[in-house]
Amino acid sequence: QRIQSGVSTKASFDYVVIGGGTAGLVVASRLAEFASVAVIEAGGLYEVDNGNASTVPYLGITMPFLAADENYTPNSLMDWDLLSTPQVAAGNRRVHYAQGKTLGGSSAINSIGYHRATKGAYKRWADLVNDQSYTFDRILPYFKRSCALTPPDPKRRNAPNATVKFDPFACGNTPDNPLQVSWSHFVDAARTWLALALPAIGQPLSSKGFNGGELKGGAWIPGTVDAKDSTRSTSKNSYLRRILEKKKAQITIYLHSRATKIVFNDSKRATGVVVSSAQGEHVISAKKEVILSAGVFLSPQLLMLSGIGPAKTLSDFSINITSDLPGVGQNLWDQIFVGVTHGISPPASGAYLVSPEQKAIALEQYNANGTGPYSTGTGYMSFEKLPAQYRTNFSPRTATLLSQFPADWPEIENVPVGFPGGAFGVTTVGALSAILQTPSSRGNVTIRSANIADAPVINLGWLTDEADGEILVAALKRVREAWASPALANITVGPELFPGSAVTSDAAILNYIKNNAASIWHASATCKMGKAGDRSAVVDSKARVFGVKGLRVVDNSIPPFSLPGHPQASVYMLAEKIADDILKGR
Ligand SMILES: Cc1cc2nc3c(=O)[nH]c(=O)nc-3n(C[C@H](O)[C@H](O)[C@H](O)COP(=O)(O)OP(=O)(O)OC[C@H]3O[C@@H](n4cnc5c(N)ncnc54)[C@H](O)[C@@H]3O)c2cc1C
Repeated sequence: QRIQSGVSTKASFDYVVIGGGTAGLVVASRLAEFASVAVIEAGGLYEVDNGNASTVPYLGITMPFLAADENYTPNSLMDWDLLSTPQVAAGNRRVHYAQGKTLGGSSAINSIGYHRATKGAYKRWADLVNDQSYTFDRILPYFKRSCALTPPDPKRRNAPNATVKFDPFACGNTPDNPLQVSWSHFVDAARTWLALALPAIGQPLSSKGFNGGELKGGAWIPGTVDAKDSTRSTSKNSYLRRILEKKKAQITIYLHSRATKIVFNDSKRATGVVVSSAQGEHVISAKKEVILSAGVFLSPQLLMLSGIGPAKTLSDFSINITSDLPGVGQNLWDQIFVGVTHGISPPASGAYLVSPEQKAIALEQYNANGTGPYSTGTGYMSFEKLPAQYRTNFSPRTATLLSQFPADWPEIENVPVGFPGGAFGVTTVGALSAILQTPSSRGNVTIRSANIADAPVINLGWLTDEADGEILVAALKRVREAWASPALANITVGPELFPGSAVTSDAAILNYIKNNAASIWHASATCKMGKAGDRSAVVDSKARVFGVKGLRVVDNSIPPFSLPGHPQASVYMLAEKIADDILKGR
């Protein structure tokens, strides 16, 4: 009875956590060892609402509702169905931006890649928020505390061309380390071939992987996957499961329950949350604190609906102002990517899952020992700063913007993947992508009305800063250099598929980028952390919301920027760190 559907009566807890997602369940689980905790989650159970797709790694990366196209196939039980405004500098496209709506949040729909950002990036974070406890050496214990790492098992992995170099001490590995981190037991031939192109153009294999504060060169990275049976590890089946096993833990999960407003008393202390569910509207009271973990788009929305945000926006919708914070919903950083594709001869994982017979064999392998194509998860990634010959066309302003990033912050991430290529008349479509790590464009999130049922207005701001286009044009040319390397000569079939050989001038490449850039779902920093007195900041370095008491925001909306690489490891770390602050009375 610790997991309920809906809220049928008012109730009171020490802490109320809004959003049972990636960060929310970390904070809730840690607090529930010492205090009573309620979690308010709008979604349900992914095992019920998403079949095997949130459990079996390969199915997770092929879910149709992840598509960015405006005309995607929705799954409204799992996703918030958020659409951006038309992106004026990116082909006027409205982008569907998937976000998990389920217990476990986006950890139940993401692509499971696990790694950390750079020492320089965390040092920049520490400096911006005036708190040196964010430097890599000091956050490392929180990273380690969150995860247990199982080394790759060469027998089950059976991928001699995808050799893993890693730090065996990257995680804590005690029974107290909930999140399972390990490597896929299947790597398709397409990826192993494509990955060869990156060392061939001067991006060597990293000697220890990407969990030690460096992002340089390439690595076969681990993912949030349980090595025992190759099932996805989420905040729900790691952190929450672990705390629910402890009889004494005081935790109540309200599913299918949406927080509609945070309630404050006369001294601006958060005292509870209004929750709407099929059983009507009830207030869940917080004796100590409310923790908002609704994610990068929905946390700023709920703050604004609760009277915390830019005064003008609040008064436009007749919302009483509790704290005038102009930064709420601003400063949205997003990474975008473009790919260059060719037909290639080696097969991708999907090629083993076409006929019923193939599927039956694959199912048997997966069920027997977590191997075979269904266990395909994370792959190869590679980071670099663009070499000198690709920088000659940068405007002085772009060069200056790039020089302001820390020295170890990469500019581009390259990712090789393959898909079955039947539609293009080739065995496999091979894609080498370039993901922009240093975006200068900024978007924002605001409200459409004072009603939470109206989705927030999300402007991703893609390519509104010309520097981003310039860098991506160079990055696309660099990817073409990789395609032209001898490493791929024997597997490439036919001419370039996209953008295609006619797209050669900088203007044509930029036009292609504007019409085809996609998101990798790393939007961040819409309730950014900052120093006291910084009017653009929303929370201090302990995640406490400025101008009120008893309210913190803990999720991927609070880092001051989008960290280089993929964020989930840092979201787990951050939630561990703030939970520790709360428990230590900070
Ligand atoms: C498709 C996809 C692929 C990704 N791939 C990777 C990857 O491979 N590697 C990586 O490092 N990162 C990846 N990411 C990013 C990473 O998963 C996210 O940054 C991270 O999970 C965000 O955690 P969060 O706690 O901020 O939000 P979430 O985990 O999204 O949690 C927010 C929770 O709040 C709930 N909620 C919202 N509003 C309300 C409300 N009013 N009332 C009640 N509940 C509410 C939501 O339902 C959700 O459960 C990916 C993300 C996506 C979407």
